Amino acid sequence: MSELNHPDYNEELDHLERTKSYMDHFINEISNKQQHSAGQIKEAYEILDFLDSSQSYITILVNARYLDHSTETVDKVKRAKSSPYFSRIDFRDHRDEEPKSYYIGKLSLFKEDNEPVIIDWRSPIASLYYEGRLGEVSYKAYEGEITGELSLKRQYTIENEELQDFFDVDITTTDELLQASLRGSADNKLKDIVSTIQAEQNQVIRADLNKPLIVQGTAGSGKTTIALHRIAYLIYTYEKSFNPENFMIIAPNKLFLDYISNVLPDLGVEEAKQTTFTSFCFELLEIKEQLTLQDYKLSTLLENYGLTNSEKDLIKWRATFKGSMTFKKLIDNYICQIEQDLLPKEGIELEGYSIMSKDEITTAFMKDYSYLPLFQRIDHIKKKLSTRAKQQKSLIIQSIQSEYEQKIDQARKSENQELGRKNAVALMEERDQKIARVKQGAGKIVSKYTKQFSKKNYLTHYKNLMKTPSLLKKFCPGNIDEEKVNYLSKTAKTLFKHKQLELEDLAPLLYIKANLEGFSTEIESTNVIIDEAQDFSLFQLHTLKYVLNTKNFTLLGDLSQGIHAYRSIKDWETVNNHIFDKEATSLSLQQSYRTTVEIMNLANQILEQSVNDNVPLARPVVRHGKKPENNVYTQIPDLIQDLAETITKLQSSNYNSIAIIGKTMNECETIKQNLQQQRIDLPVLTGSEEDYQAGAVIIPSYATKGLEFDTALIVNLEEEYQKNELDAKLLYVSMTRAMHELYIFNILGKIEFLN
Ligand SMILES: Nc1ncnc2c1ncn2[C@@H]1O[C@H](COP(=O)(O)OP(=O)(O)OP(=O)(O)O)[C@@H](O)[C@H]1O
Repeated sequence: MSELNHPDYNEELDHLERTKSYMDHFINEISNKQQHSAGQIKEAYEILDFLDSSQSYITILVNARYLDHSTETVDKVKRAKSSPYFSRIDFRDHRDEEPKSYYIGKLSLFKEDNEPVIIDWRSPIASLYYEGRLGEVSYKAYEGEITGELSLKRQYTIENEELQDFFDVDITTTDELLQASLRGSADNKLKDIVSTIQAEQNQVIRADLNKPLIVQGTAGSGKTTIALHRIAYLIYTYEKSFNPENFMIIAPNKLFLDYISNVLPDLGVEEAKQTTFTSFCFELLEIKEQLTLQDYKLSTLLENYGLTNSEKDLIKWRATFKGSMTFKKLIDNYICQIEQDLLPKEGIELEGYSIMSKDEITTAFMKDYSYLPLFQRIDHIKKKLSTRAKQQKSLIIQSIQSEYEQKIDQARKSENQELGRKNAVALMEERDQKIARVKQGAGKIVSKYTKQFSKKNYLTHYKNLMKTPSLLKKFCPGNIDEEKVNYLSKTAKTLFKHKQLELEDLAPLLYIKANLEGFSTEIESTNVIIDEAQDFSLFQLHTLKYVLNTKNFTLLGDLSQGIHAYRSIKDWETVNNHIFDKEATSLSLQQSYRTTVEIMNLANQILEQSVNDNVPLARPVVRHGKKPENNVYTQIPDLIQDLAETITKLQSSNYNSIAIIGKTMNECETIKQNLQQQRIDLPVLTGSEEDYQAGAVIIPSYATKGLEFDTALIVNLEEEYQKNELDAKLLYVSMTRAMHELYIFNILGKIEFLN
């Protein structure tokens, strides 16, 4: 119910005016202080004495810092003024007599006496707005659990500094703000949802930072959105421990990164590193020029390249195996062998004197420096040996001198004086030569000795392993089929011959490099957020954790959308057990916000027919819309004509984004050509584009993952969706991209699920 005639209406109008005028006052105050600071800087420059200017420098530094910081604050307050808050809660802390009103917005603003004007949505008490029901409630504050009574939850729509409307939320009312927000149209970018975060989402945002977090969320449940809000929350809550740069968002592709790009500055987290697994690996492996990534396994499996089912099974097996913890163990065994081969066969000696014994070097290698990659251990041992050789040199020389002194003395005391003299001279020469050899040798002996340590680089080692069936067999834990080993090795040889890698090679390569060489790039990320995590393999996740040396992971994914399930994880429990030693918090998001009840019901029917993931189906937020249209044809030209008409109609409607989804890239090309004959020319997206402008596009089903469009048109001309798990998931993903309308245009019998 709209509340413009609410008894509090005038009071709310007044409150908004008071808030805005306080914001103006705050901005003015800061501007005055800034002028003062600027004056102080100017003055300090004028009296700057270049010989003794420490005081002036301090003045300049302190004031410059203040100017920087305060400009940022003023900008934030100015930006917030057009809509200073979006909700209010009235809460009586049990320790107080009276309830207090808290207005919640995108920033905190306090009066000089610490009285809150606006409370940041990330502050502990704001949790009550997202999770609390009217009545007895509690929230976690910095000082512990606070209990009390929540007597009001009110939502506001404030635009351009004007109060448009407000609603009170109680147990029975629907969330008006949420409904209004979901009715909106999808432009090409994700938006922030701070005013409508739901209770289950709030729990994900505020989940304990010190434990890894795994979130299973159905399509459209807000995983991507919530992941970004979680970063904003963590930066706010742990501002002393983290900067935005310490966060890394790993997304499925570049198009997706563009899709989330708008919301990052709104949430103040644009400095977080945004990358894909492939880009991150290429950055650390430094192999851009030498090798290219070949990743068309899914399309190979989908498109009809004349492969038999058993050939397709082998391709799937290869991907599964290379992403498995068994393969990780195989690599571990191989690294152990490299380590053993590097162990010294003997100690290092100079002129018969020991510089370092074999045991001592082995201990340094296997124990003292065991925390370092193998080649870095060698470098440390080399340094240690050089220092030792330098120290020993003078001791050895001294000991040679005293040894020969005695010998020479004895020679001189010989009865045969002539012979004695000759012997003494010979001994002196021998001594001098020995000393010269020690002096010379001490410089060279270390590099000569360390030459025995072969430092073949990580790529050479990996290629060697993959190309040699006997090595694969030797290091594989448990039994592995001879035929499969040969197949693995044969495919690797073909790839390497063409200077190519496949996606599944990246984790082992990164892992081997981390163990042998380490990285030249400094890794700042201590918190990792992986979206679409269901597409990762255990080995990929393990490698990320190993390389980044942190357990601060937030994984968000949906097993029902696991279109790469042949190569990736099958359930979250295994991830928790293998990667996080069972320490992870597991949360689930079931409510879906993107699409209408009608579209979600149809999408759920597809899953029910073929997917058995034990994942609960999505529950759409109650928002009704047009029933999905299933248009079936027997002739392609008839289909294309109707499709063209629908696209034209949608383009002239209010919808910003329209996706024409083909199952595969080949199908997309066919759709494009057919539409061109109808004088509709649309771009085909692959997922690797750096940006997507709103409008109509043709896109293959697997590249739509994570994205959303106002309307989705699923088109089947030649390809089929058969009743198998992969096709069901592809169809499910495609259907759930639509926010408002879904159309299916298919040739009779091409979509078995709809027969
Ligand atoms: N609490 C909310 N209030 C308003 N809109 C929401 C809320 N939660 C999610 N949405 C909207 O729902 C849509 C889906 O969100 P998002 O893309 O983050 O979901 P997802 O779980 O990552 O989806 P998928 O797995 O299907 O890609 C977005 O338009 C987002 O703005």
